[in-house]
Amino acid sequence: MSLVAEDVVVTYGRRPGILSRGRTPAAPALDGVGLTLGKGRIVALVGESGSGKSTLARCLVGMQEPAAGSVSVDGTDLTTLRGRRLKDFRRRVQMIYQDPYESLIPRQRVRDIVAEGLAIHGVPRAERDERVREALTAVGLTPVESFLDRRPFELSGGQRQRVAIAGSLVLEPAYLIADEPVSMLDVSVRAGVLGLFGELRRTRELGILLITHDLATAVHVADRIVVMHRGRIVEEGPARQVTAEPAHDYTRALLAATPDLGRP
Ligand SMILES: Nc1ncnc2c1ncn2[C@@H]1O[C@H](COP(=O)(O)OP(=O)(O)OP(=O)(O)O)[C@@H](O)[C@H]1O
Repeated sequence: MSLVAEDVVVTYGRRPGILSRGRTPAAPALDGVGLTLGKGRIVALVGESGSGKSTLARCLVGMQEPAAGSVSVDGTDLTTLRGRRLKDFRRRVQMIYQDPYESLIPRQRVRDIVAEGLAIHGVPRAERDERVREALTAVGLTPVESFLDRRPFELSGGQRQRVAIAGSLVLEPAYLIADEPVSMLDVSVRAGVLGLFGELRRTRELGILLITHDLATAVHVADRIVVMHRGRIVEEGPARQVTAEPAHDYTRALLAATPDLGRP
């Protein structure tokens, strides 16, 4: 079971038309990027703002079609998925966003937020409550009773992100694509949410892509680190190796900018 991007190219603002005439084409946001996500593994995708991380995330969940290259799940190109198979792919590959406040509907109660995907995917009403409770337990929002009827504004940032994660988990995904999931959170709760990703990888064999601009976050939980710079992968390897013996200048610069890791 794997989710694989191969030689992916994405270029923005290059559509033919009056506006683009005579302009120098923009550099590709992704320029031949390959990445493999397997079961029970956490891959951290690291790079500065604008390096192409979110664009790759959108390609991996099928929200954006590459101009060249491919993304495939278990050997099947995403662009060929239709009907039930496409719906099943959407269930199996879930995206977690940076700002849990924005991704949650403010007036909804936690029980409805977490159950929403179940309704979309046709899970019978009678099963939903039990699955919501299981998911909330899995993300550590216990006792579940005390969270079910709260609304997002009645939760802390860390709790909101856990609710968003529960809303994905309830669908029993195989992969989570988490785009800067802790960067909006208080430093004091980041480790808890990262620890949750580690636990989900162990207990549910989830394959997780953890997108972050911060190497310290990456090394905390990732098995592998992939470093992106200007739309290309400049370095990748086991997390400890990349942080202990960085091979690329850009990785060294990132390390130097990470106080906890940058010391010789
Ligand atoms: N919808 C869009 N239209 C035009 N250009 C875009 C669009 N989305 C991204 N870009 C450009 O593509 C490049 C890669 O952006 P992307 O958001 O993927 O990087 P990122 O590493 O995720 O950055 P950040 O951490 O700031 O989100 C940047 O140069 C960005 O300006």
